[in-house]
Amino acid sequence: MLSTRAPAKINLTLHILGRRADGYHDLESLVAFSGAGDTLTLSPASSLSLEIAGPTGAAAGAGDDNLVLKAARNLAERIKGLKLGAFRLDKRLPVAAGIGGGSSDAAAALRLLAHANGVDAQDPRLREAARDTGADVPVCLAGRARMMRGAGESLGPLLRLPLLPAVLINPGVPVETRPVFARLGLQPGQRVAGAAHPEIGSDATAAELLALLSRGRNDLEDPACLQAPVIVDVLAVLRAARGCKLARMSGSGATCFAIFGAPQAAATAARAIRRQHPEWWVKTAALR
Ligand SMILES: C[C@](O)(CO)[C@H](O)COP(=O)(O)OP(=O)(O)OC[C@H]1O[C@@H](n2ccc(N)nc2=O)[C@H](O)[C@@H]1O
Ligand SMILES: Nc1ncnc2c1ncn2[C@@H]1O[C@H](COP(=O)(O)OP(=O)(O)OP(=O)(O)O)[C@@H](O)[C@H]1O
Repeated sequence: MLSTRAPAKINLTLHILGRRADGYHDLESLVAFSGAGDTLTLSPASSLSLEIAGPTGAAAGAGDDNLVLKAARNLAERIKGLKLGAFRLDKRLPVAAGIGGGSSDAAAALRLLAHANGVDAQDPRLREAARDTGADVPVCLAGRARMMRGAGESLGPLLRLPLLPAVLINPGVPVETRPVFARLGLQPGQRVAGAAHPEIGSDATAAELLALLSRGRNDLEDPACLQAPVIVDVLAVLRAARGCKLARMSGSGATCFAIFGAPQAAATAARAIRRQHPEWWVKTAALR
């Protein structure tokens, strides 16, 4: 049996540059990952199957449209004779939450299938299967911090970021991605005027990275807040937390993150927020 983690994806920034002729949005995003996530295993079996367990398993569903199965089918279409198998997903991340849970599961499935079949991690067919599974799947394949551009298919070099102590909050309201993009109201071919994304290097200290991040933004925050107004409350609670240096929404929401100066400050804030909002999913995380 092979096993891998499917970590949460956090968009530290997300700038929308315009809308492409194919309807997808052209974006620029600094993506990082958290230690916490789902776990996916693959056991040898004659056919493809998926069993789901874990606290958010029911919300994800083990049907044919689960991204684990979609990714496996997309790779099998490209690699003749690919040995498939029985997947088991321990689902812990909130679903439809802006932290790429399904995308990270799909990328994990591709990694496991590649490993089981002796396919090189750099094989372009892996990247193509990832791209066809979803916009966030390519960046989740390596699961390491980097810039993501285009509709998600164009990836910058891996970045060595300083560890960012953080608190993640999801208020339990699923937010579908497509209508959040649609609320931007951009027509195919339309470009957006705006400040360029700040340049991110590998050698930044945490303070330098924070300064860069504070010059960035998430352009999906406003449309997501219109779709799920509780996001406004989540951001206010994070910004009011003692020691919070920066709070922002990830992806298309509703999960928001706050960055703190030290893990202890993040843990203290998380405890206080849990007391105040026991109904929210509140996690400490180390982003990198
Ligand atoms: C918001 C992000 O999570 C940021 O990382 C991603 O851009 C979205 O990634 P994702 O959920 O994997 O997206 P997909 O499942 O491929 O697309 C869902 C829907 O989002 C919209 N979409 C997605 C990505 C993109 N660059 N432009 C878009 O307009 C499209 O309407 C698409 O039908
Ligand atoms: N393995 C999976 N885990 C979670 N959701 C899945 C999975 N497979 C399919 N889905 C479906 O995918 C949709 C998006 O779920 P996901 O949790 O990936 O959203 P997200 O965190 O907003 O993603 P992103 O940040 O990439 O936009 C949901 O409607 C869900 O039902």
